[in-house]
Amino acid sequence: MDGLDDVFGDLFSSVDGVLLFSPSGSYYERFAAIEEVDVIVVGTENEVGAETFVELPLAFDDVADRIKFGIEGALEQEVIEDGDELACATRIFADEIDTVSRVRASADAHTGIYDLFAKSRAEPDVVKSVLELAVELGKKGQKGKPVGALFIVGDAGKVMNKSRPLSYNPFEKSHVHVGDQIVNVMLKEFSRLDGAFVISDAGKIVSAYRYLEPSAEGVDIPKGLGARHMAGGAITRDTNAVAIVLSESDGLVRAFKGGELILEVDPEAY
Ligand SMILES: Nc1ncnc2c1ncn2[C@@H]1O[C@H](COP(=O)(O)OP(=O)(O)OP(=O)(O)O)[C@@H](O)[C@H]1O
Ligand SMILES: [Mn+2]
Repeated sequence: MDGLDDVFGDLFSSVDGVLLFSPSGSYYERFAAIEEVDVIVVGTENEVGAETFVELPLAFDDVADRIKFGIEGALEQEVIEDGDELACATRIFADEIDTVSRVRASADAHTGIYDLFAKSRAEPDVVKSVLELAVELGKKGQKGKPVGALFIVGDAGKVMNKSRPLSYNPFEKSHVHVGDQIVNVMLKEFSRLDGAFVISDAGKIVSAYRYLEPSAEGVDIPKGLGARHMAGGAITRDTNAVAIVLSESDGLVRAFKGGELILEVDPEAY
């Protein structure tokens, strides 16, 4: 008859690697000393200074999402391979890792979230800042009311050529960047207004109030989404920009690249 060690031990026996999600320093040290297995640290920051680290763009409260995106990042960085059996250790209830999940890495499960950050024209930090801003805006709304917003990030020259102003551009002569505290306040204030924000590769706010006029041909946007999402999605096919869209009607934040929806997150989950 099996004991508990045997049954639970199956979770990590003969795995190809261990993914530690945001471990404490002492927890990581214990793993670093084990020779027979590859240890990969996954998190929003490499707090333990791990040799092999995969950065998560967001903290992902949902554990399944956290593991899925961690594995996708690890595949992307080629620190694991398609088909690898992995022990994924993460926190759910406690301040320390309390859960192990055995997962087989599958390249087919690719969502594109790492392309969004790592393979965009815009700098990864800029995409990350805008995504965080959209999530925050979705969580809080504007004075308690849900708001929608559309951010077009990267390849700004081309985006400007495929759009027109709806009103005067409050960012015309300014040199402000996403991530600046003051800008976040300004953007939230302006998000009540129509049109899109255009942001450069380096994060400069080029314009607000842009009406996008991309060709929507060949764009595959899920049914039920309206003009804001269609315009945002379509411009990413016509240009090398990514679009980050906060929906006023369902409250979700979506990201588009290459004319396709590649990420959908619920701000309430962060
Ligand atoms: N081509 C466009 N370029 C820029 N902004 C647009 C464009 N089309 C629509 N919008 C903006 O999106 C807002 C909402 O439009 P609409 O309801 O059709 O979009 P939606 O995709 O359903 O978004 P939501 O889920 O937020 O309602 C408009 O008021 C306008 O500010
Ligand atoms: Mn709508």
